[in-house]
Amino acid sequence: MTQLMHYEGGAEKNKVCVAVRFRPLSDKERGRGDHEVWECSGNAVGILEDVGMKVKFLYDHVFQPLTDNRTVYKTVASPIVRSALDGINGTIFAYGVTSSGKTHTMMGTDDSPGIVPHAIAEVFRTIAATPGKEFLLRMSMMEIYNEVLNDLLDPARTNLKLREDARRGGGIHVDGIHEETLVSAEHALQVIAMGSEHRKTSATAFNEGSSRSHTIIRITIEASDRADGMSDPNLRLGRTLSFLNLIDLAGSESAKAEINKNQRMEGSFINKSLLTLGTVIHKLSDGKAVHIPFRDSKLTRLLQGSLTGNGARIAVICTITPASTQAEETHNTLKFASRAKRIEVSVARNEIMDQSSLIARYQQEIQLLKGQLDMVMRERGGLPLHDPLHPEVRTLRERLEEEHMALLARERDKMALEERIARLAQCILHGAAAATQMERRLRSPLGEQAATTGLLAADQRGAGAAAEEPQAPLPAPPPPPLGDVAATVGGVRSAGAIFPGLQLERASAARLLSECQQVEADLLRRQVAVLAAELVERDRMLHTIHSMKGRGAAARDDAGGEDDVAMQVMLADREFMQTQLQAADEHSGKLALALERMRRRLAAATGVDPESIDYGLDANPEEEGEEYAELEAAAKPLRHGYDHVLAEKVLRMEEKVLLVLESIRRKDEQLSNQRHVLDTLTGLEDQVQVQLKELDAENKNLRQELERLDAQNNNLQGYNLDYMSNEDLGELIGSLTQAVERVRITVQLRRLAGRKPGLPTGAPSFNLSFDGESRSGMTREAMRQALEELQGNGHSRRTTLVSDGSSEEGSHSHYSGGSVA
Ligand SMILES: Nc1ncnc2c1ncn2[C@@H]1O[C@H](COP(=O)(O)OP(=O)(O)OP(=O)(O)O)[C@@H](O)[C@H]1O
Repeated sequence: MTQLMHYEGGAEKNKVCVAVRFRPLSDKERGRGDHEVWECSGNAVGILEDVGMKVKFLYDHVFQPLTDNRTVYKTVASPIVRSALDGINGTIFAYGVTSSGKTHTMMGTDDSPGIVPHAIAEVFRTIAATPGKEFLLRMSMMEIYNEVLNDLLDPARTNLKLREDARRGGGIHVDGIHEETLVSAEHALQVIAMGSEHRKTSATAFNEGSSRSHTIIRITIEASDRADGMSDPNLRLGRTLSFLNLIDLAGSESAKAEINKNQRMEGSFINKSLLTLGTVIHKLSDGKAVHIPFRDSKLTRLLQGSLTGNGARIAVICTITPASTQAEETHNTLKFASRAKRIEVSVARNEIMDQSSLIARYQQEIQLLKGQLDMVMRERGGLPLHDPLHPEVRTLRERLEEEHMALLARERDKMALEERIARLAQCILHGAAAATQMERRLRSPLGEQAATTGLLAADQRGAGAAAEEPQAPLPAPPPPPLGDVAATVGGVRSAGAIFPGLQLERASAARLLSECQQVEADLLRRQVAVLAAELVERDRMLHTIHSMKGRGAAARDDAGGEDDVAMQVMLADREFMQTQLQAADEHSGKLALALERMRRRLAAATGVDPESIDYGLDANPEEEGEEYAELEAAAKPLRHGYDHVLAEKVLRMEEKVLLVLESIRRKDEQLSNQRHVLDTLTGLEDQVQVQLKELDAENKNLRQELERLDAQNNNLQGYNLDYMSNEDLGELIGSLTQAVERVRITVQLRRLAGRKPGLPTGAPSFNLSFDGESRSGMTREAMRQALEELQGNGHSRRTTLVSDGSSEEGSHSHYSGGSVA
């Protein structure tokens, strides 16, 4: 086998560094009555008298229970880590019974990191502080459990074999183990945390989370002086390769302490490694042994390179519990530590003289690739690719520029197309918005007015035409102002001018114009349809108003309010329709312009005088007869058809507006008639009031007359008619008859006055005057009969006429006495 690697440097002998670390007595130990049996004094450890083992051990370092991990690292581990970075193999392991603090020492906690985290931090710190060197770090993590070696970074890799490899510094390497190339301290800690998850642990009699395996973290360090700017791969550089082994051993207690059979077996295997380690260390410490049984256990085999051969620096930290019950185990540990302390190992830098290191291989590969690259460049024109003068670069750059220009041109085309699409889309959206606004404009005023004036409600209440046409309540969105509608119409009108013909090809312009006009025509058709529907609606409303007018004077006031609203609606509609008409006029003008433009184009295309092209607009259908009908039929599908349709619709609208105005005028007339009747009635009422006043005055006179008559009646009391002369009697009867007649009239007038408000009520006054027979024109006999008649109704006193002056109608006169002779 060709020896590719050589080691140089002084092979100075160095003893194993042995430290003893006591941990504090745990609460559990105190609880079961344990007490401390060991005492420390400087670097010496002795047992207290009461246990009966008066021994004393001396070590390199003895750490008291309260010593922290950082101090332990600085004192014991740091020198070995620094040596490893300098190319000297290093091994640090913790040895001790279970629960004595091995894992605490090696790994530590978050608050108190152990040797492993401190070592990693120092490695990366040192690398950062050594700019003149290049480092390559790789890490592997394994466990030896029941004498089986498993990869902790890749649990699938189990029962790995150990092989001797002289090219490697330690000579022994684990076949097939995964090595993680480290890039940072954090990365290294993450890798360790991952590996720790795969460790074998189980409860022992002393420690619930006891490690049942030996855990080995191996960091392979390759270091090289920087080769920047150096092209000669054979130039000798300072290169080193070293291993740093950080080992957390399983508990070293004897098998009898195990809690079950399986664990006894475990213990025996674990102890096999430990026992072999003890034997190896014992033989090494002896210095005379010919055969060292490294091969007897996996652990010793793995550490063989570190313990012998080309040398290593070794530190053993023996962790110890001071508990009295563990005194025997502690004693064993201390004895082991003492033996280890006697071992001397050679210490040398593993300098690599050949190209076997990874760094060298990488550097060589880089140089090779650079050379290939340069060769390729030379073949292509002798200039390196990054040279701007390189012809290929120049050609490529020119092509790139050409493509860039083409791309820009395509971009411009694309933008033009997008603009065109956007305009079309705008046109369509604008049209849709216009249609929506129109519809809203036409719907909402009706709905709102109906809600405001109660017109719909009145229709539903009333009989007749309105009831025959039920009105569904319309949704009432806020009505847009008329200005909005006008703006919409304006927008629709301007849609025809959005494609200037100069910018586009003729054919394309004509097509676009046609598309645009088509869109515009559709919109106008929709508008016209909506307007027609609106007019129908207005008609129906007017009809409703008419029917309401006939409902009589009682509803006159309410109807007057509705009429006002309807009038306002109609005026607003008229204004709106006039706007529409104006818009249609403007559009007609635009169409005429378009027609003229077409005529000129046609003339230009056919080479004739434009004036000679006659559209026959003034043609008389009657004169042209069948030809006109044919032309009309042929032209119909060609034209968009919305202009004349619109004109017709507008004319019809105008007619309807006139009709509405006429109906308003008629309604005004009817209203003035009604006002005239009302005025007449008001005059009649005044006359009645005057008459009533007159009657009142007459009433007053009558009352006075009655009083006078009463007095006369009183005078007549006691008179004997038989002794009166005929002449006097006749005169008396005449007077009485006249008085009765007047009373009758008065009573009738009073009845009449009772029906008329404002007339005084109460007893009528009789104002009878006795004008005698000559005034009444009655004969004596007629007077007698009249008197008898008056004396009727059971009042039959003959000669004496008595009036009690009662105010009650019909009972104010009573006649007593004998009959009239
Ligand atoms: N120096 C110390 N200071 C404080 N606590 C310690 C110290 N050493 C160990 N301990 C505590 O003692 C307990 C056992 O320690 P640890 O697990 O490190 O023991 P071990 O030797 O690794 O045991 P095993 O080998 O069985 O896993 C832990 O709770 C640990 O925190």
